[in-house]
Amino acid sequence: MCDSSNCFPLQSMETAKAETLCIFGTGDFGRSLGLKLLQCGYSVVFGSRNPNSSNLLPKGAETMSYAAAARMSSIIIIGVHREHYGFLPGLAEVLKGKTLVDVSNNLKINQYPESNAEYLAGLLPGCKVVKAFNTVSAWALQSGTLDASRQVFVCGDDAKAKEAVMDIARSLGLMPLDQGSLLAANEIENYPLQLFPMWRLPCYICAAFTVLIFLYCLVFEVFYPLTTTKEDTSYLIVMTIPNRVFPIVSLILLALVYLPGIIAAIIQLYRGTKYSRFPNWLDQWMLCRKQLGLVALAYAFLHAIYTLIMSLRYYVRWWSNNYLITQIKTNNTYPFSNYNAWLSDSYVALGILGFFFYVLLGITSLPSVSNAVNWREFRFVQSKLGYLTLVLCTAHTLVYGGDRFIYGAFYRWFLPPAFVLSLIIPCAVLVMKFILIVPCLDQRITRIRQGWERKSRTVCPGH
Ligand SMILES: Cc1cc2nc3c(=O)[nH]c(=O)nc-3n(C[C@H](O)[C@H](O)[C@H](O)COP(=O)(O)OP(=O)(O)OC[C@H]3O[C@@H](n4cnc5c(N)ncnc54)[C@H](O)[C@@H]3O)c2cc1C
Ligand SMILES: NC(=O)C1=CN([C@@H]2O[C@H](COP(=O)(O)OP(=O)(O)OC[C@H]3O[C@@H](n4cnc5c(N)ncnc54)[C@H](OP(=O)(O)O)[C@@H]3O)[C@@H](O)[C@H]2O)C=CC1
Ligand code: HEM
Ligand SMILES: [Fe+3]
Repeated sequence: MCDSSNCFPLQSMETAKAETLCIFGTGDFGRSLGLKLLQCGYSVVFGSRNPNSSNLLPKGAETMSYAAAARMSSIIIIGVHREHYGFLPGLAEVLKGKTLVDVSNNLKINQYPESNAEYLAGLLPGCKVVKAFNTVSAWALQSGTLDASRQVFVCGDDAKAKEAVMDIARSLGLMPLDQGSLLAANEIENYPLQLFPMWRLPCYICAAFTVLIFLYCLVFEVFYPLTTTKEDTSYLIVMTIPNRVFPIVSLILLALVYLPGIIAAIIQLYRGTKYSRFPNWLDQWMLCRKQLGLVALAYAFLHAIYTLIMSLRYYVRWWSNNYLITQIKTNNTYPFSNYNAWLSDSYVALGILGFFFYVLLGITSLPSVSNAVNWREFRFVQSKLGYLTLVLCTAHTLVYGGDRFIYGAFYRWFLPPAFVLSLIIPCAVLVMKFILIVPCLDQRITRIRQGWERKSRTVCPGH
């Protein structure tokens, strides 16, 4: 039973009571919305093909023919599928001048040449059509689990009609977002049909790098010893190789979050203006940086967990005990090396610091946090601290790898150790960023971003 606790009747109960809303269609959505409206203080009248047979309707709602119901309210919510709009033009007279709320969805993206709302406006030109509520599911309305779909995208050509519908959404405890004119209806109708649209590209990129790096490590850590010394190191597949793949992919993705910003700055410098669109691929890349960053953070978390439980592993314990016993047996001890102590503590410390800022980036991308800061603060964290995270994690890997990538002994079949792969893009991004923050270039970019434009080289004749 849904509770009416998350109703926010903006008007006092009396005036809301005075407001009668009409719902066409006594199906799932019509009934759920009707129930919610009643709980939030509206009076509801249903239009139905069979007014007497609809027994599932919420108590307190009246049911009558479509025409009679339409006369009862100035706002009519069309809880009918687009395919069944055919009867509506027959009600043109009684619907004239009224606000029709189109809540319909389609089964697939761009199913029709025009949006359902525009189709409805075409059927009834004398009415004011507003698109709304299509992103809210009947079940969520009934069960009160509105968290996921609290946002209601609204659009329409008549501002007053749109505002009235947004008020209804607010009093239902929903969050109306004005998307502009009825032209936006198509996008609003496509929205519920997409599955994590912004996460697809980042997940594909992450999956591709994960497979590539995994195969690389498999060749380097398992196939190479197996074919050269017949040694079976397949047990490394379970922990050691994942603890190479996760950090390496995380570092590469982190660099790919900041690379588009560099490319964008170079394009703006080259064009001498910010008033020209970035290429589409760069726009797409810039738009999914948040998701790319969060996927990278997830991998960094896995790396931190794998690393923290390293000492529990049989293989690690066997190795350290065996190393000790060998020293005793051969009666030679390896003197404490200050250099190694410095090296290993530094790279772990850099990893921990890098991870700290990484998590901070993740926290600021939570809507509740990002809504609490202004855009300068947000950009400071995301851009400045973001680069600090990249510097720390790159340094962590560089210090961990040390000078191993210089010596051939660490190469196998001419392949460098896997950590070298993770350093290519981050180092390139940091070097380019370092060049771009050189004062003469940085000032130029800042001026371009503030609207300065380099006069075009070709001057039109007569100017
Ligand atoms: C864990 C994690 C979470 C993240 N969460 C988010 C998130 O919630 N939201 C998000 O957006 N990103 C997020 N990111 C991605 C990244 O932190 C941000 O996109 C960050 O702003 C990128 O900074 P930048 O310096 O590369 O580029 P930006 O500061 O975005 O600038 C990119 C380019 O755009 C142009 N530009 C910038 N500002 C202007 C301007 N005012 N006028 C004209 N041109 C301009 C310039 O050419 C600039 O180089 C996240 C990353 C990680 C790792
Ligand atoms: N279900 C959901 O979660 C959501 C649905 N929507 C949209 O709401 C609208 C209604 O969806 P839903 O309630 O699930 O659909 P239902 O099929 O459950 O109900 C549709 C209603 O339309 C009326 N209707 C009028 N003419 C016809 C006709 N020729 N054939 C069939 N029904 C007709 C019927 O009411 P009667 O018999 O009383 O005339 C019927 O109950 C759709 O446009 C849908 O896209 C939007 C968001 C979520
Ligand atoms: C809690 C934080 C962290 C700790 C304690 C930590 C610790 C370690 C350790 C011990 C290793 C060596 C692993 C091995 O010998 O197999 C390592 C490797 C590595 N770490 Fe971290 N790290 C942390 C965070 C990070 C972060 C945030 C990144 C960047 C995304 C990162 C990237 C790497 C990379 C690329 C390697 C090399 C992997 C390889 O080639 O074996 N680490 N880290
Ligand atoms: Fe000119």
